[in-house]
Formats: sequence, C-alpha cells, structure tokens
Amino acid sequence: MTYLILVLVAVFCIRLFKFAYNTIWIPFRIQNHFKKQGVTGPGYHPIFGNMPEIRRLFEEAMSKPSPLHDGDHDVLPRVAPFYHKWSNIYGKPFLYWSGSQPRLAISDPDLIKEITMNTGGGSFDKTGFDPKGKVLFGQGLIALFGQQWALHRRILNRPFRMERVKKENTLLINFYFTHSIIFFITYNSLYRSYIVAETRKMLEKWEERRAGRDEFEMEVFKQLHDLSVDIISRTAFGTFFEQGKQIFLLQEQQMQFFSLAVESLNIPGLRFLPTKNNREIEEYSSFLSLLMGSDEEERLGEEEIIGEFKTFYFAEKETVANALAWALLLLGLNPEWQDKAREEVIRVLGSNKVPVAENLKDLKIVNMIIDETLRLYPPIVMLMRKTYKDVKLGNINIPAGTELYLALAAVHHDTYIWGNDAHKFNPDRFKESRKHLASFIPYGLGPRFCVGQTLATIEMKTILAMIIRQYYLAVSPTYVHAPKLFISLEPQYGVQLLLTRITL
Ligand code: HEM
Repeated sequence: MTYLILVLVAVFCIRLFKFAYNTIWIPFRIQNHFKKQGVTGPGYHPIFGNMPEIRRLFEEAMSKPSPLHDGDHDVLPRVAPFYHKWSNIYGKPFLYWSGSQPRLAISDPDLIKEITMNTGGGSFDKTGFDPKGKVLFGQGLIALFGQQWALHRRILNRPFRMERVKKENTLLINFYFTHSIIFFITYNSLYRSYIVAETRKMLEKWEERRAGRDEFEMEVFKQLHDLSVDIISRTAFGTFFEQGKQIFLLQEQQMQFFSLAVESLNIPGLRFLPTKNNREIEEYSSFLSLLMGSDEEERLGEEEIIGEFKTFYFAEKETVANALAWALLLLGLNPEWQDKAREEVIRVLGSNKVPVAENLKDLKIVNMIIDETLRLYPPIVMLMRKTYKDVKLGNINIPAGTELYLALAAVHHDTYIWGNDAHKFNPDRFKESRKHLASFIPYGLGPRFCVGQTLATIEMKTILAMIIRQYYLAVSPTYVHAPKLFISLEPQYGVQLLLTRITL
C-alpha cells in the first residue's frame, strides 16, 4: 500500500514538474530569446498567456459602434484590437501569448511573402485548427496541412476527366469528383446562370417589398447571405435544393460553437467532457454527416468528401456575401463611384439586362470597387502559420513551434504602403497593378492561395452589376457602423440601405 502511495506521489510530482516546465520555464526562455533580438510584447502570464486581455479588448471594442468619421474606414481597432494596441506600444513585429503558445504578430509584406510562399517547404505551415473547428470545416482543404493538404490540393488542381477517374480507386473517384466541383463550377456556364437566376429572384422580392414606392429600406446583409445559400445549394444540389439549404442552417449554429472555441483556451481533453456545448457540437456534426450521406443513391461517401463540402459551403457564403454587403455600403456612401460603376455596367451590358460571361472582364470599374472593398474590409482578416523548424525570418531567429499571426487587415490599412488616405475608399488605387505582391492579399498568397478566387469574382461582379443597374443606393439613417470579426469580417447590425428604383 505504502509502495503504491509512493508511486502515485512520484507520478504526481513528475506531472507537476512537466507542467511547470512547459507553462513557466519554456515560455519565459522563449520570451527572453525574442527580447534579446529586440522583439518584445505584452509579457507572458503563466497558463493563460494574454488571452484574458485579448478577450477583454474584443469585448470593449464590440461594446459600442464606431461612427464613420469623414469616410474613415479604419477597421483595425475593432477587428484586431489587441494588434492595434500592442503594435503601437511594442512596435512590429511583437510577441504575445495564446495560453503558453508563443505568437509572433507580423505585418511586414516582405516577411508575409516569405512565410506564405514557403508553405510546404517544411519551415512554415498552417497551424491546424482547434479540434472543434473540424465540425465546421471537416477534413476539408482549409483545415488540412502537411502531406494530407498537399494530396487534396494536388487532386483539386487537376481538371475533371472521366477516363482518368475510372482508373483510380473508389475513394479517389469520390475525391476527384468533389474537388473537381470547384473547378467545374468555376468554368461552367450553368453556375453563372444560377447566379443570374437566383439574383433575379432576390430582386423580384425586393420589388414586392418596394410595392410601387419610389424609395424603400432594405437590410442587404441578410439578403446577400440568403442569396449565397440559394446559389450554392442550387449548384451543388440541383433538385435537392431545399435539403442542401439545411446545411447552412446547421453550419450557422456550428459557427457559434467554433467562435466560442477559438476564444476559449484549448485545454487538452476538455472537448471530451459531456458539457452542453460539447454535446450539441457532436449532435450537429453527426446530423450534418447523416444529411450528406444518408440516402444510398445520393451518398457522397467518405468523411473527407463531407469535409470538402463543408469547406466549400462555408468559404463561399461567409466571404462572398460579406464582401458584397460591404461593397454596397461603400457605394451607398460614395455616390460618385456608384454613378461611375452604373455608367460602366449600362455601357458594357448594352441591351442585356444581365451580365453574360464576355461582359465580366470589361467591368473594370466594378472590379476596382470590389478590390478596394476587399482591401478596406477583407473577409479574412488574418492568416495563421506556424514554424515547424527553427528558422531565420528577416533578421529574427524564430524557434520551432512559434505561431505566426499574419495581420492581413493591418497590411491593407498600412499608411506606409497605401498613403495617408489608407483608410479611405478610393478604387482609383487599383488602376495600376499593385506595388508589392503581399501588399494586397485578400485571397492569401503562395501555395495556400484561395482556390475560389475566380468563382468569387464571377459571383461578386454579376450580383453587383445586377443590383446597381436596378437601384440607386443610399445609406439609411438606421445603419449603425460596427464591423465585427465573427470568423470572417461582417457588419454587426447588418447594412440598411435606401433603394430607389431606376427606370431605363
Ligand atoms: C471574397 C471571397 C473570398 C475571399 C476573400 C477568400 C479568402 C481566402 C483566403 C485569405 C484564403 C487563404 C487562407 C490561408 O492562407 O490560410 C482562402 C483559402 C481558401 N478558400 Fe477562399 N476566399 C473567398 C472565396 C472562396 C470561395 C468562393 C471558395 C469556394 C470554392 C473558397 C475556398 C477556399 C478554400 C478551399 C481555401 C483553402 C485553400 C488551401 O488551404 O489550400 N474561397 N480563401
């Protein structure tokens, strides 16, 4: 018995020592390592790091709206308040702590380029998601890294050819089909016709709402999300459209869970506890899998395929709809750009009421407006990477296991890169090609560059063109400006516009 107690005490002491070593000794050693190189930060606090302070700064930022003074669209204090505060105090880059995990916050385009272009080379890669994130993205491209990601992306980059598919095994056929969907959809005229048809339906509903009045108010953020859901459900599910739509409802609930998971500390094993949240996550997850694989004839198959569909749905809806809502707001605030865009749309479309494929490349002003929107309000405000080896970045030696917070929104709002009017809406900056590869990176950079960029551009151009051809936009007095980071960058209280019908 005494012997057993001694063993238990020894095990406990070893565990305690290991815990102290990992949460006190190692972090302070790493902090010193960076300090010697001139990189400082808010300082490490055992176990929790800077997470409580980060949470407090976010809560403070979200507690009040941020009125638009003189067309100033500086989103950083709201979407990355900790970055805004600490980069001003400690300079760039600076070191902060997610629990006992060191994070280096970087916004130098040269360094970002080096990191993102090197993905896959063994030094830098994605961090891997919080385990709860798998519910949202599954084993899809966004959440994968290392060899598994490379395999998925390689397959995705190949066009869909039936002869080649037949030679592969069943799993690969499924894979092939799923991945090729993005390729297939992007270059398929059917997808474009779905965009046009669903946008038309949305505009018809707007007309019903107008009910003959000259001017009416519309909250467009929710409308654009519904439109995205309809387009992607129609494309992916065809006649099983309504069932497809259920996926979004479930994903919206999962986003709440994921957002909570990201904000909370990831203590190993915690997710297996039978808490209310964990139980609900499990239920939604299995229901989603069931939904996508229940019917024998409609079976999509493996877990990975489900993951890719989740990724595809999420990436499409959260980014495109948000960007469009911001674009409409910016056009409402800038009537001169609205006029220029409308004039271009009418000229390019001619007698066509809706854009056809050949029109899209000629919508240059619309394109500049979309780029300027993605600069000021990038749907994805940061990229995360991790060092998997000791590396030298610029003149900083970074130990293996350091997370890198690449402050995409900070790069987009950097006055050094964009000039003193960096926070103002001025699509003219996109007349010329960009100065530095990493100064404008709404779709990321390097091997993990967004696979949906072409798809997103087609959708945004088509929808914007159709809306501004039909309505004059003005911002409603009920609109409250409050950009919010909820996984992607969205307007906290929606976007209320006053729409006036144009008769041509
Ligand atoms: C305005 C629209 C969009 C924006 C701003 C955007 C932004 C991004 C960014 C910044 C990344 C890189 C993430 C990183 O490097 O860590 C990314 C990756 C990705 N995007 Fe998009 N995206 C958009 C639309 C789409 C659409 C429509 C799809 C659907 C097909 C999509 C699918 C993906 C996928 C699957 C990845 C992961 C690629 C990989 O890791 O290899 N995105 N996106």
